Amino acid sequence: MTVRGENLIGTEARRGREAAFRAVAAATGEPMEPDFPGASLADLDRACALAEAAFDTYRETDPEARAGFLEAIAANILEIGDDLVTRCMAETGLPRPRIEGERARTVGQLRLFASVVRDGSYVAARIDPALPDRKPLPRPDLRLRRIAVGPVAVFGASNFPLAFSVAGGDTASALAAGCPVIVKAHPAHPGTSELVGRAVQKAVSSCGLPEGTFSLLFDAGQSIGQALVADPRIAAVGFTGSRRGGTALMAIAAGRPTPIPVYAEMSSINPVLLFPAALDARGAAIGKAFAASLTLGAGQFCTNPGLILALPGPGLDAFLDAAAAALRESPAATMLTPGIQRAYREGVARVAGHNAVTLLAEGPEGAATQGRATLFATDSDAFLADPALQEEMFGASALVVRCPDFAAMRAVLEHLEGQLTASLHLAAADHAAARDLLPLLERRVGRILVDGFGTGVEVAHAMVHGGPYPATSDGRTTSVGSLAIDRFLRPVSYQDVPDALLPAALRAANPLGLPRRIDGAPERA
Ligand SMILES: NC(=O)C1=CN([C@@H]2O[C@H](COP(=O)(O)OP(=O)(O)OC[C@H]3O[C@@H](n4cnc5c(N)ncnc54)[C@H](O)[C@@H]3O)[C@@H](O)[C@H]2O)C=CC1
Ligand SMILES: O=C(O)CCC(=O)C(=O)O
Repeated sequence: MTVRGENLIGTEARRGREAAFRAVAAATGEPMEPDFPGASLADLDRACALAEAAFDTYRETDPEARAGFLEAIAANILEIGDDLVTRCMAETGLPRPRIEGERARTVGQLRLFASVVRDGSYVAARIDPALPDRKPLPRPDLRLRRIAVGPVAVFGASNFPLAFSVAGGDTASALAAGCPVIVKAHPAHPGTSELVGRAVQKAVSSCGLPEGTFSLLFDAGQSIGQALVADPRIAAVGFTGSRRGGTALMAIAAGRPTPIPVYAEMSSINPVLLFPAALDARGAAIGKAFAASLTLGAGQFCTNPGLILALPGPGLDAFLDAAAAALRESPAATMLTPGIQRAYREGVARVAGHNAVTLLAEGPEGAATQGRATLFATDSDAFLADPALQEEMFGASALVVRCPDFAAMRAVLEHLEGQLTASLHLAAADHAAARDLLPLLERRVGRILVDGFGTGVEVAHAMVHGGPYPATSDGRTTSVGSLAIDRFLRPVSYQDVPDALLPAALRAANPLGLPRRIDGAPERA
């Protein structure tokens, strides 16, 4: 399938008229064909008008039609075949197995949301029948369902060009909820974005859905993204990227005459707590596993283990020796964009120049487009004294903080900003110390995991890929897993509305066969 450099607006594919940009081949830094002229404000207006026009029809599609649409997108993505994989590899520098795995995750995610739509629990239909004889006052008939919030703007991530991009988790969950989606393509992988966008556009047509169900816009700068968030027809925003980008969009959304929610997943350093008995039993093995997680995808994961907390001792020494040895042999890896490579290099230089930080290990020097692994160490007093030491270094770099005792480890955790994950490495003798820290960890992070690392998020019903600010803009939700649909729904209650006027979800005969609660208890079939 050919990449043409076209915006996809409803059923149309047309080249923009604003400043053009090109993808940059991650490995060589060379510009790639074709150019992508940016969308104009008129293009944006058209996409928003179509989305608004599609909304009422699309949100009332029956569950089977909407689930079939999500499955059609998945099938169309697979049908692109190797053209998608090779374009994506060239644009991102990520290796084939990673891209193929991510494609499988993307397709799996779309199918998961198809099953969520078919299941219908997400509608949260509940009925409290009228009690006309209740004393002293009768109770009205009350029925509740959740409806889609409206057209959603999605900003895909540079580091997950498929699973967190055009047809990634934000898009899949918004479409599943019944929201039309307008994607502002990430400029780091425009060709990948266009190919996947065409797969969605084709599914919209083949499923007979309103054309405004999906649009995809390109922009060389930031004005289209900003205008999209400001547009009164947009009801919510999904974003994965930098803290600066996410907070800029939050400010626009909050400053609108009608503010809207922004679900932004931003920065996280993902503390890893190494407990003494676990270190004594298997310090070297944990060190090796840590190095593998740190260097995955050139360290360009928001779940990357960037902060290690441990008490000094022979177990920690064994961990550090094994981690340092593995990192010294870990080849430098191509980073996603020249900007991300530069930011990583600068972040590493900043930490390396800190007078309370020592360099424990670094990987071999690489090419100008690559990042090398680094491991630094400091102590808890120095970490607590300088908030800059908890800034995300987006790449394969981590900081070990030596804590003299558990009180110091607690102080470091109390000082931390919100995080996506915390990992605990434990043996049975560590359980008491871990139990003491769990309530604090629950307040700081979205996911607590034991004897593992946070990279490689499972797409599942019980997954939380979220966390308190600045890990995300709203710690009440997740951007991965079936619960992600909640971000794009809101409840509406119907009081004494005649059956003939009720939405199908709430009619007496339950024509959609939805799971419902009657007076708080599950409805009997
Ligand atoms: N924690 C995480 O999940 C991730 C963090 N990052 C961090 O972000 C840095 C840059 O990476 P990018 O992926 O390019 O993230 P970014 O935040 O710069 O860009 C993400 C998307 O938002 C748009 N955008 C950014 N700022 C904007 C603004 N002020 N107004 C309108 N639109 C705006 C961009 O055009 C792009 O489409 C990395 O070096 C890394 O530090 C990047 C990816 C994931
Ligand atoms: O670790 C993963 O699988 C997902 C990571 C992620 O969400 C991100 O890096 O943006």
